[in-house]
Amino acid sequence: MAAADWGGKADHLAGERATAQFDVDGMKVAWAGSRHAVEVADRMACLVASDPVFRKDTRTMLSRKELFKDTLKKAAHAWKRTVELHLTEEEANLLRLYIDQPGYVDLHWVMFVPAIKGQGTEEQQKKWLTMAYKFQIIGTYAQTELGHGSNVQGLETTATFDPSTDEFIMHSPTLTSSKWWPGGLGKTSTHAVVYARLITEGKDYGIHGFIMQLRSLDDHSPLPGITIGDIGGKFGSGAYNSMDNGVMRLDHVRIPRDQMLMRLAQVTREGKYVHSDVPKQLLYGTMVYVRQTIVADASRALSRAVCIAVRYGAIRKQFGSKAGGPETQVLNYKTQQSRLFPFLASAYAFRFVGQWLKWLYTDVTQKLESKDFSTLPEAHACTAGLKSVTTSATADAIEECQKLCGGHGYLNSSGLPELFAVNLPACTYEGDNVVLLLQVARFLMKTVSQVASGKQPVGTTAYMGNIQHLMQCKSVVNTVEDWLNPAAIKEVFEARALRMAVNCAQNISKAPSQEEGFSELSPDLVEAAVAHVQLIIVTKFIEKLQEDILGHGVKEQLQKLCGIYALHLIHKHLGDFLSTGCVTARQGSLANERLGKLYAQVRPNAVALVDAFDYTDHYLGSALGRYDGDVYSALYKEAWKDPLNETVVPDGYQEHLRPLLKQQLKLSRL
Ligand SMILES: CCCCCCCCCCCCCCCCCCC/C=C/C(=O)SCCNC(=O)CCNC(=O)[C@H](O)C(C)(C)COP(=O)(O)OP(=O)(O)OC[C@H]1O[C@@H](n2cnc3c(N)ncnc32)[C@H](O)[C@@H]1OP(=O)(O)O
Ligand SMILES: Cc1cc2nc3c(=O)[nH]c(=O)nc-3n(C[C@H](O)[C@H](O)[C@H](O)COP(=O)(O)OP(=O)(O)OC[C@H]3O[C@@H](n4cnc5c(N)ncnc54)[C@H](O)[C@@H]3O)c2cc1C
Repeated sequence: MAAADWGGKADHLAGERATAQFDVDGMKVAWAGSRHAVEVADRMACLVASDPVFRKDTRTMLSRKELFKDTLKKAAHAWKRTVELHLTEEEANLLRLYIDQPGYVDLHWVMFVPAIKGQGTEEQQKKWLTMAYKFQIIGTYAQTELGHGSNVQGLETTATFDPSTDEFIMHSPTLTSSKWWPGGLGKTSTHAVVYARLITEGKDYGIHGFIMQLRSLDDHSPLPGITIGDIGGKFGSGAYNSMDNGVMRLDHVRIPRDQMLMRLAQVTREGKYVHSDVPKQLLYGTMVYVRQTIVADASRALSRAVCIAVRYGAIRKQFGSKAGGPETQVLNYKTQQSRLFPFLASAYAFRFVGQWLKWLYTDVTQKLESKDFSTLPEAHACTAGLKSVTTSATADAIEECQKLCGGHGYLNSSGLPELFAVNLPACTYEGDNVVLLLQVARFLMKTVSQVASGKQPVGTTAYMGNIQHLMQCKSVVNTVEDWLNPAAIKEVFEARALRMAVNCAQNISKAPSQEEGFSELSPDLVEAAVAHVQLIIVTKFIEKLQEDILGHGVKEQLQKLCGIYALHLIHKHLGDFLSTGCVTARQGSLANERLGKLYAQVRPNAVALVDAFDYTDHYLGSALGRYDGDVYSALYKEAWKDPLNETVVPDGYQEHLRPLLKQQLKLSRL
């Protein structure tokens, strides 16, 4: 794919590609999940790259208004192409991904539609989804308010049932109850699933979802009683500013009773509140779904940053050998490798755990349909934990990739500033990462207490059942090579995670109350949750390697990357491993030695390993990450696109610069 995009020009990275010790096409299949996935992704990426409407090279230079209009244009054109080409859902999804511009369609497809699917009755789904699927209405997910985001139970918007008219009265009683943040709400959405406190017969039944029409389908003006607008500019140029995150206040707006999403609970014609036999946590089901998709987004964002930094690192040269030999490619510096290759390994690790999480989510959904709710807590813990760990690591890594690219990484034309700005909020939206890790910790504390009372844990906590061994085992690693053994790696990660969780549980039990103990121990609980989530990622990577992986040398490269992922975590969190007694200081330094050897083995494959992500130059959007490595010409060309370069003498010269210079000249002559 990328080779086609490159169009036969000189390949400055050809030497790098020639040193690869594996079949890049085979790796593309391992990355994408199947040959079919590679083929569909290629087709959609080409479709986007070859369509002038989807150009994005001057996006960071547009004003907010221009950017927003450009987003509307792209979204409408994407829909037109979707219909004209009869794209499948899989193809349409990829089309949106490669367009690579946040917009209202994200909320419509990823939150509005799933919220109705998950919380609406069959009748409601039939009515609303029929319109949503045809884009006759545009929806968003209006949960967060000015005063509350993390604490969903603290939302203040009210939905009071009026039996005299069979309607709900939707109202924002305070300034802090204004809806604040929903994407697409500001200027685009015609409808929303609005979360509000349900009040009937004088009683507050807590948060429920309601479908509301917000704007006229004739002229797009807000309906009576609704004040609505955009919340203002956000971090970075271009980036998330293409999205109209909105504010909304409701002044006693009436909606029919049947617009309450009634799968989980109903209000009868008389105003009686009736709860279904499904757990009330299903109200949070849309968030579980989206958190799962965000893990895949994180691996994609991280792999883009790594692709840019690796290719550029192979082109960029600084300093020569003392003997006056050729200058060194910065990628050959060991410090560069030890900073960058863990990100390369993490990109693959997150990709594979994301594929597994998608499977887990599908499995849980099927169980829910047959009224088996037993796996819901684990699904919540896994999606919350993996969303948190992968997005935090990704945001940090993109920032570091900017530094790895030196000064040029700081230019918009490197693609990194926008990538960072678009992915940074993933640490906050769909649940602040710390808040979510505390949810994981809560699940772990419950599991520890169940294990203590003799219950055998299952799924991702099954290892906790091996408590006798894991609480006292010592790693058998004795040589650098021993760290190549997946069983030895898994054992220390399991022991670390379990011991950290058990320590927390023991310390909580010493507190006056469970609640006080949990609050006091929360920093430790967050670390225990991270240890558990990292164990899941390492385990899923190891399990991936047990699958049939085709292609010359592909499995061997993945084994090295898996080793790097696990060992860099041991190096980074050595304090945890030492303090819980899982490894000794000597074993820690053997792990680091092994890591250095793995970096050296990956080095000749680095460019091919990022080629396997199969990104077009259009999608990558980076002068530094171009497939052909022609970095300097690209940087030079990009600079001239800047509006400042439209004139040789800048605007403002006559008013501000000329008088200043003249004045100073006059003074100096006095
Ligand atoms: C054909 C055409 C196709 C076209 C295709 C186009 C495709 C377009 C592609 C787009 C790609 C782009 C994708 C990017 C999209 C990203 C957009 C993001 C926009 C952002 C949206 C948002 O941010 S929405 C708002 C999100 N808000 C939050 O996440 C809030 C976080 N807070 C909470 O979740 C909760 O309040 C809480 C969990 C922190 C606490 O809740 P609460 O106080 O009620 O709970 P407790 O702690 O007391 O727990 C009670 C009990 O419930 C359990 N629990 C909690 N949450 C869940 C859950 N989610 N699921 C299951 N169980 C849960 C908890 O563990 C407790 O259990 P116990 O057993 O009692 O312990
Ligand atoms: C780009 C973007 C898009 C968004 N899109 C939408 C959308 O479409 N629809 C929607 O409804 N919402 C949306 N949101 C809102 C988002 O879901 C919330 O911002 C998010 O859930 C975090 O909540 P908060 O802002 O209230 O943070 P807060 O909870 O106020 O967090 C502030 C700080 O307090 C800490 N904190 C909070 N609670 C605890 C605790 N219990 N223990 C320890 N520390 C705690 C946090 O870690 C954080 O450091 C969006 C947000 C962003 C940034």
